[in-house]
Amino acid sequence: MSDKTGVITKIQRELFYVSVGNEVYPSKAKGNFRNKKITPVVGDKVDINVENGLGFILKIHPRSVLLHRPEVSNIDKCFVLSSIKSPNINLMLLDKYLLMIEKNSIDCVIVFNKSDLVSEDEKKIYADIYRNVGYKVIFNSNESSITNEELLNEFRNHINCVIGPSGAGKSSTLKKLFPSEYFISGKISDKTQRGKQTTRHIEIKMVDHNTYVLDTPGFSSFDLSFLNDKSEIKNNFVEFRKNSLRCKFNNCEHINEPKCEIKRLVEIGEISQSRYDNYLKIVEEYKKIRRY
Ligand SMILES: Nc1nc2c(ncn2[C@@H]2O[C@H](COP(=O)(O)OP(=O)(O)OP(=O)(O)O)[C@@H](O)[C@H]2O)c(=O)[nH]1
Ligand SMILES: [Zn+2]
Repeated sequence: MSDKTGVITKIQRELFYVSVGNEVYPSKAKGNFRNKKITPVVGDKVDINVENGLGFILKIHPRSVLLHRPEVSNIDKCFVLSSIKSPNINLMLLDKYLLMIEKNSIDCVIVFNKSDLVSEDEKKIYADIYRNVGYKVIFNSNESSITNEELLNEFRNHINCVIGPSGAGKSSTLKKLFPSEYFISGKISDKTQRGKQTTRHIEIKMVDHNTYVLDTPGFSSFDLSFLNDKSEIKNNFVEFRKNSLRCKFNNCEHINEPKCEIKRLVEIGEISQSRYDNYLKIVEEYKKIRRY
């Protein structure tokens, strides 16, 4: 029997896989977490007590970040990966992802994948929207045989999470950037390893001791329950936050107020119409969930 500290790298079939150095301990959550309504998530740093190869989680260390969808903690960089075609880009979903990422103050890179399917003109339309806000935008294609070094370098020395809609190419991109031999895989110390695993699950993979990557199942919509207050919406649209000091009212919502700098910038094309329209829709959606 011994106590160890490690990181939850995978959750599957009610077992939490805790990596301690190069060892992985399948672990169970003690009842006290359930009573406190705290559920351990992938990314959590935990203390475990190991008995005959099976761990019991005793304590979850304080989290620096807790994402809502996917539910993961302590990551420090997020790649939002979306295709422009096949499936068609969903800017509303992209803006919601960015809102969630900004709220958590995580580094962010936007990846437009399947760049082989779109023209240069079309690429520019989407790149401009987000580069003007200040986001880093990288195009990628897995059809090309060349490794995307620019993208690869963005992953180094971070705990990374790749999110994006279903079918955008998250798994294909990671497989190409990090062929399996580059992953140092922990040895599973579960002597009763159950058969082939087919369930979809969230898993952090180690590329090297400073670089981790988390590939998550895609989803095509998500709710706004991660927000605590309506003002978090305007404060986490980066270009609104930056310019709102020039609005006439210091609590301007940028909707109906006169002399609103944000509306002026939309009119003259300095803030993208689609970002502004999505802001309005997100505010409406948030008001609806708060009414119930
Ligand atoms: N043309 C083209 N097709 C791609 C590219 N990347 C991935 N695909 C294809 O897109 C499809 C979806 O790719 P996945 O990697 O499974 O997508 P995913 O985002 O992981 O999807 P989920 O697991 O549903 O979240 C597959 O058929 C890939 O072969 C690309 O750069 N160009
Ligand atoms: Zn305003």
